[in-house]
Amino acid sequence: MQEKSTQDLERLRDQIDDVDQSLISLLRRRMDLVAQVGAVKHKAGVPIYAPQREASMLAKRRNEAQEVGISPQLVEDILRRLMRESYLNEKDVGFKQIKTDLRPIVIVGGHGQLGGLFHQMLTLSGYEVRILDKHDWDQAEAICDNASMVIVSVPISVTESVISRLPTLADDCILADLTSVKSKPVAAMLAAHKGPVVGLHPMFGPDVGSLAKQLVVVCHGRDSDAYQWLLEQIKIWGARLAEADAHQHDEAMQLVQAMRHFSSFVYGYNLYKENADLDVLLQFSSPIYRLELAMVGRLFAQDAELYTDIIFAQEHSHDAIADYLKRYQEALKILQAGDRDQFIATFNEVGKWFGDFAGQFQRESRNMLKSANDSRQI
Ligand SMILES: NC(=O)c1ccc[n+]([C@@H]2O[C@H](COP(=O)([O-])OP(=O)(O)OC[C@H]3O[C@@H](n4cnc5c(N)ncnc54)[C@H](O)[C@@H]3O)[C@@H](O)[C@H]2O)c1
Ligand SMILES: O=C(O)C(=O)C[C@]1(C(=O)O)C=C[C@@H](O)C=C1
Repeated sequence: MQEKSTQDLERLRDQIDDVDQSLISLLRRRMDLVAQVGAVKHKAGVPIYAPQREASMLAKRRNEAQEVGISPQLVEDILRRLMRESYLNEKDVGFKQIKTDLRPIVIVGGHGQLGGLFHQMLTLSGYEVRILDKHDWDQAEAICDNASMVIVSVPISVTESVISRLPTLADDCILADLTSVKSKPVAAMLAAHKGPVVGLHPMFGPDVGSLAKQLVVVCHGRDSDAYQWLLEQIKIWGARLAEADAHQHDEAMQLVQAMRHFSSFVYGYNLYKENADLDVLLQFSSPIYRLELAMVGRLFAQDAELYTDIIFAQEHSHDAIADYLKRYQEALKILQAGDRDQFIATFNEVGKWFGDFAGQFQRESRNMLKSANDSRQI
């Protein structure tokens, strides 16, 4: 490069550095304001996640961006990322305690991943939490003594036996669980305890950082008035609640979880059997393939027992998976027959069935793919 061009470039880069530094100062200012919002919300018991405020703020900022020739999507992306940071920071000041006159809460399996997260959230909300983990059964009576709520968060395979092993709880004690399947645990809780019972399925892992926008499925067991405060508390943490009948939940989970994880498992198993060179695959991968590898690879970074239990716990999951295999074979047959027209006809039929969702999913995935590409190092 000519010397003049080098100097011009350096001068411009210095100015960009100045702008970026100003952005950092502005971000610091924004975060300080958000921390103050967090403190006000904590006092007032307002949920961390404010969807209406977000929608109106985003709409205004998008318009303002357009007026000065900046892509509205760019501004929306930046603001959404900043708001994600806000949820994390607002969490640190704690949460309003919805029920102030509560006796201690016991988390069975509280040293585990999800039990640990609920321990943290309940403690941040001012509750007294005790843990009953696998080596504490000789003190179970004392730990559960006077408890106002017992939350079971143990591996799926031992959940029912753990519930049946619990000491007799006070009639007004709430018995809840966080298990990924719901029919059997809810039935076991109803059989083991006379008082209020609720099944919860947090649809997220322990690494979410914040519960803002996360989903918790609620399966009512008995005496829902008694645990209404708990649902309110979860909403204060920012999560959304979806009510479902336990059987309906388990049926939906066959497709949402059991089959999803099983497919990822087979995908990874196949890569292993083919002895695929992951470095090479990554080198040649488009963002969508990288994302797919990330989704599959992340399964194998997690607990084998949890995912095995999720797949095995669904009584009818093998039927759903067998149906899937049948469809795979049907599609393979079309491919083996070289029947291009039939393949296209099936493709269009499925596309028509997806309807407007296809477009919606395309838009959503576009952003994910762009960020997958942004985080590429090479
Ligand atoms: N981890 C997730 O992503 C996730 C998401 C949604 C729901 N869940 C559900 O949460 C529950 C716990 O999962 P996790 O991932 O936290 O598991 P985990 O293995 O991290 O924790 C389980 C805890 O239970 C304890 N435990 C085991 N046997 C026990 C016994 N007999 N008595 C008392 N404690 C016992 C373990 O010592 C451990 O502390 C499961 O039912 C799972 O389906 C997990
Ligand atoms: O305005 C609020 O209520 C905030 O908590 C701040 C903020 C933000 O970062 O702008 C964060 C989270 C909310 O969902 C909406 C907005």
